[in-house]
Amino acid sequence: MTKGNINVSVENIFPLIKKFLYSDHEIFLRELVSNATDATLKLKHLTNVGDAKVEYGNPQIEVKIDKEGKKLHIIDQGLGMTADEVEKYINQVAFSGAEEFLDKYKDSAKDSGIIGHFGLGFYSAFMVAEKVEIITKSYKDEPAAHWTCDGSPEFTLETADKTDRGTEIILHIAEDSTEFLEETRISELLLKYNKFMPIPIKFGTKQINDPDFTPKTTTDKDGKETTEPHKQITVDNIINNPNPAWTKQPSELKEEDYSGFYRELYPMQFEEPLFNIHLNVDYPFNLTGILYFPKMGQDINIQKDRIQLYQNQVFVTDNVEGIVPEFLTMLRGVIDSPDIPLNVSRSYLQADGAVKKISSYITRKVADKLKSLFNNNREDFEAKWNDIKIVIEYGMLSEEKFFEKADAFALYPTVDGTYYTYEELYNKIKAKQTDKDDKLVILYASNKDEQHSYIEAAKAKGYQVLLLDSPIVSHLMQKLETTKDKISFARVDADHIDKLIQKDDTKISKLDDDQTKKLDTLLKEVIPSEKFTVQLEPMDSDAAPFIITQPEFMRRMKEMQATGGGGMNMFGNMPEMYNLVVNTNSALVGEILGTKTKKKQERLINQSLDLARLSQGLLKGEELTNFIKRSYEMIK
Ligand SMILES: Nc1ncnc2c1ncn2[C@@H]1O[C@H](COP(=O)(O)OP(=O)(O)OP(=O)(O)O)[C@@H](O)[C@H]1O
Repeated sequence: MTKGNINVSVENIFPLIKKFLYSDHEIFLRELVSNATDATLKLKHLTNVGDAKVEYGNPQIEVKIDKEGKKLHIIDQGLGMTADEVEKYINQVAFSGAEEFLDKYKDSAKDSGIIGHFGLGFYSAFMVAEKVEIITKSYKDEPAAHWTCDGSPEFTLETADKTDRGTEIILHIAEDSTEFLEETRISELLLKYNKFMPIPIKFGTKQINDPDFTPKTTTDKDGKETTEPHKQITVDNIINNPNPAWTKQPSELKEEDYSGFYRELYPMQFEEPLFNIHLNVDYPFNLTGILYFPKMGQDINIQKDRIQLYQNQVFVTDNVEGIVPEFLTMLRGVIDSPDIPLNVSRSYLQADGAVKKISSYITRKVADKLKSLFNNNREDFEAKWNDIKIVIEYGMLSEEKFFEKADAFALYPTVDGTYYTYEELYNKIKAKQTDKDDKLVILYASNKDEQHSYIEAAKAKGYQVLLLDSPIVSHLMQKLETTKDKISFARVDADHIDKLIQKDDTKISKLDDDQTKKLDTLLKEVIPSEKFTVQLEPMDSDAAPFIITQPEFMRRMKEMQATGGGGMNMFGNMPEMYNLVVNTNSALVGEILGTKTKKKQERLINQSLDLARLSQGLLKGEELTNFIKRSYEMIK
């Protein structure tokens, strides 16, 4: 037996590391199962190239709890280690690695939350164990070795009588870590970190119906049929899928494989994804993965099931911020890359060249996929538009490259359900909706019901009205106005229709100057100036007599501020401002002027104002009650 001191400069770094890694104790299992996987894959490689003259077979990794003995075993059938290798890899490599890690991350690691992403390897076993044993037999013709260490730098190394190839790690679980002797806890961890690792992992056994057994059905003398119970057999409980969909070639997979994998990733998610994007690149970096577009609707805050990041099929994190462009963090799925540095802080990650390339590759792939979906099945793409538009609009706002590409597939639906690309829209409305200053005015509504009368007024002029209702669309309009030439967006209720798209032909008012003045004074007496700015306009005689509008600029700034727009805080606190447009050519306005008694005039004005408010959805509560009462009085 050999006794010795592990060569570390710090007298006892175990308690230290325990303290630093407090919140991430659970990663020890991922690390040990990863080592077992590596050892198995290394053996596979050696047998493949003919360097190991042994049978590779169908190796498994087993995780076993010995509750009574307070031990946790991780057993593999990999390449194993000779005593010399234990000396070298465990005493020197593993420990110096741990020491280096500590040195580097002592101060920053705890705050930046990166520890979970960075393995400490074998050493992490001491976060939960007071004593660790390794019993290992190399594939080489040498005796097995038994290494023991109790968490101090001292260890013992002796020969063991293990005859089958591979390594068994035995953790003597510490008093404060007995949670790791619970089956449910271990099972939870295996599913979290090792669900897609490439070597089958056995954790206990389970009962299943024997596939070779066909239950017999017998009929008794009364003709009653009875079927014997299915025969049960005990099989290994394999907790992982060693060949997840993303590791396969897209050509090997069918649509149902993709949706099956989605289910595997998110067992609690019952809604089907809208479509998927298979990522597969090996130059200039390695990256595989499958991204799914979930049904998004209007909700930009759903973040339960997130994209999972793997490194060679080992789960690392579901916080992919910095690796995936922000607008795509709303998607689901997996990304697997050995090239993403995990042992660095997030801010560093964003500046890293490889990561930047990965991020722009993903953006490009997503844009290409969207374009091909649009080209191949436009009808289907239109049907899904409402559920994906937030991601696309967000992408257009945040990634310049995506903005350029999105021109080919971003859609602008009308209130009647026709979907245009920008170019199609432009060609469709150019002739009619260009104003006297040669500016193209794109009209839109944000709510078909609330803005119904305004939409109708615009349609009556032969204009197209878009339905733009996503929460960030105001930002997008702002961006489009600055990138496209001579265009502006205006919501249908931002002014009366002749003002929204001003043409050269000036309308003649039916009222002369005197009458106009009289009307103005009269209206200002009755209409509260703090709520409405009165605006007299000669319009079509059959257009509404009173119309309430809300100027585009102010409203849009407020909306942008509400959905997060830097530097526009001043608009958020502004009171709502409305204009009251009075159509001087309408018959009703003529009647108001011609009415003899002041009282009746006021009644007509108030009633008309309330009707205008009603059509903007502004008449509520007591005012609405009074309006209804008054209206009944009138028709009595
Ligand atoms: N189950 C095992 N079978 C064979 N060798 C092992 C096993 N576990 C660990 N080793 C050896 O010990 C070495 C050190 O392991 P450790 O986990 O500390 O570091 P690592 O796996 O090299 O790197 P990482 O920090 O990424 O885990 C490994 O490189 C390997 O050679």
